[in-house]
Amino acid sequence: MTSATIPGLEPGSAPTRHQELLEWVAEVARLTQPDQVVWSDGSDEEWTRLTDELLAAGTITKLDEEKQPNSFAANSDPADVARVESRTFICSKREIDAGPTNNWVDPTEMRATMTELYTGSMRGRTMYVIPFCMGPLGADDPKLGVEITDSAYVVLSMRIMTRVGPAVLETLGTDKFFVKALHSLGAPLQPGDTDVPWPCNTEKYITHFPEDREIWSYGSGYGGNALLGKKCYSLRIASAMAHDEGWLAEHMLILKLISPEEKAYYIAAAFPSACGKTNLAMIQPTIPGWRAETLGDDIAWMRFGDDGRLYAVNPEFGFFGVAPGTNWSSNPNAMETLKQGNTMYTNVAVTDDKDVWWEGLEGSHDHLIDWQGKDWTPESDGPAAHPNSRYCVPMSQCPIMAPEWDDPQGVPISAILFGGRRKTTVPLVTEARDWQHGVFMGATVGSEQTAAAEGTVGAIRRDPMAMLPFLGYNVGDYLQHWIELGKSADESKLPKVFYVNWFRRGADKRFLWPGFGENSRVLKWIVERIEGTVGGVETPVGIVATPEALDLDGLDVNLDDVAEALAVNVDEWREEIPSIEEWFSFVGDKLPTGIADEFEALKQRLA
Ligand SMILES: Nc1nc2c(ncn2[C@@H]2O[C@H](COP(=O)(O)OP(=O)(O)OP(=O)(O)O)[C@@H](O)[C@H]2O)c(=O)[nH]1
Ligand SMILES: O=C([O-])CC(=O)C(=O)O
Ligand SMILES: [Mn+2]
Repeated sequence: MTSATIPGLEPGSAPTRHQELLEWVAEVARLTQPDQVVWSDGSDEEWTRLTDELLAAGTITKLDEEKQPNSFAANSDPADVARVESRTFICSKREIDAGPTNNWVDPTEMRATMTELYTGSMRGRTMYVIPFCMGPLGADDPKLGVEITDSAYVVLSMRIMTRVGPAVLETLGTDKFFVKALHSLGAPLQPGDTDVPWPCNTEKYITHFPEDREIWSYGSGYGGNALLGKKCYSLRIASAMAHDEGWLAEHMLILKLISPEEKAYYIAAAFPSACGKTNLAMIQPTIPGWRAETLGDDIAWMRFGDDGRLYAVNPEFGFFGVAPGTNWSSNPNAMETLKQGNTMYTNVAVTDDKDVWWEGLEGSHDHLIDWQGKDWTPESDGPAAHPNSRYCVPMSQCPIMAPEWDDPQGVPISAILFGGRRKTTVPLVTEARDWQHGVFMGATVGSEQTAAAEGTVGAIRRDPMAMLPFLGYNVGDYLQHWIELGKSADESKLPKVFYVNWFRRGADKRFLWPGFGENSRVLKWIVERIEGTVGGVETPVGIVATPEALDLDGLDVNLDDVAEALAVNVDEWREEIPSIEEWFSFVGDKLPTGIADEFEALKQRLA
């Protein structure tokens, strides 16, 4: 088929006159050779058409209309269940600009390799063109993108996760800049082939060209690998933009905490994947009089406002949340959000009456269809839902969205939290002495690996600012960028920085801190530190809360456990030193001197 004969490519048939966009679409169609080109408009008609197609293909199951209105459950290929960090590349022109934490291939070489893979890769399929915007369309400088994909599941998910529809094309006009985001499942169909429910390729590439602000993804249909507005654009490409332009693109939730005096505090928090951002973003405080609202659960873009304060915007439009562990007691607001429907679940279990279930959800079932489409009973080996099973749901359905969540101005951040999953060593909450010390804390976050990416679950790795898998450039330059932003700011207006750990365990392996809604007690201490109304104890690692300073009223917990959760054990911290040393030598020459100074000071305090 020549490009002239690909339906949807006829001159004048596209809904835009943006020349560069039209040329790129034609070029990709010539390369990938789809059966047709379809421009996505994000309409309800499109949703129905594509969900009907995926139902017929066996990719998704329609859930019960009463229990899960307008909602579907997809099962992925068993080998396409998470982000693939080993197949993720930052193809900057110079290797040094990708840095030691990223896979790098020369961009010319990578383009050649992938061009070959893309040749004919959409045969037998429809090529969809999805114009989208990260963050409010009404922003001064709206962050536009266009994803080309041969996956209908991606089209449906992008409609939930990003702002799509005719207004995006209108904003693009005839010549506005946009990020080119190309995605192919890498599963062409020859005439007569029967399709599989979840097409993908065993060979995968999640590639970024930061200087060109371009994304090329191949071989995976899953989440962060395929919904290119999310990690690829809003973190990897945006972090490179932010470095050049003086702002921050971070793996952070945005939370609004309201005190009994009706004073609002905006808090941003960075935890690695599957370490509690969504849960904290939707927290239901357990302390009387305190309320929380949410603005985002995964990504924050932050820049200084005219008043010198740091303002955060959430670029996303939906939640792509971890299902296991989500339930009416751990996260009632997520459950309420899902109850409204319009949800695409992936790799959860389905009940006989077409409801969803996952490990940790209320209720038990004698029989389920598991995440691989197989019969499951409580006697079966393995979980019914994949540990990284997810729900994809519109943010607007969350009952506690802050009214200002869609405001292009963003919200002024009072505190930044860093955290990870640590069984030992790291106290429940520690305040940094100042910005640079806070950057040091962020730079040394360690966390046990989770199921959100391939690798050994449980192994501790350093994950600076929870951005290890999401940096679009050299980690040393990134840390320097954090230091410099602090230096350029009025210190009194900078957010205070805290290091939290909800995951510390006792000798008997039990969590020492109840977590979830009870984390509001920690947030209260943080707010009181901001106001200067509560004490803390100076330790070698920072200012740590004491059991007396935490509001533990009405909390049914053993005080010894709380003390243990807050303890700074100097021996444990001394054991951290070689591991931080190793991490910093891995970061290499670009490690900022400010960070090295903080490390020296810590070692002396521990000596
Ligand atoms: N023990 C304990 N577990 C928690 C807490 N908060 C969250 N979790 C668990 O951590 C897991 C992941 O939490 P999420 O909030 O979905 O993680 P996330 O950081 O949003 O993850 P990504 O979407 O992958 O970026 C779930 O299984 C939760 O039940 C807590 O305070 N204590
Ligand atoms: O990107 C994904 O697939 C999900 C996510 O939020 C993460 O892994 O941090
Ligand atoms: Mn995430």
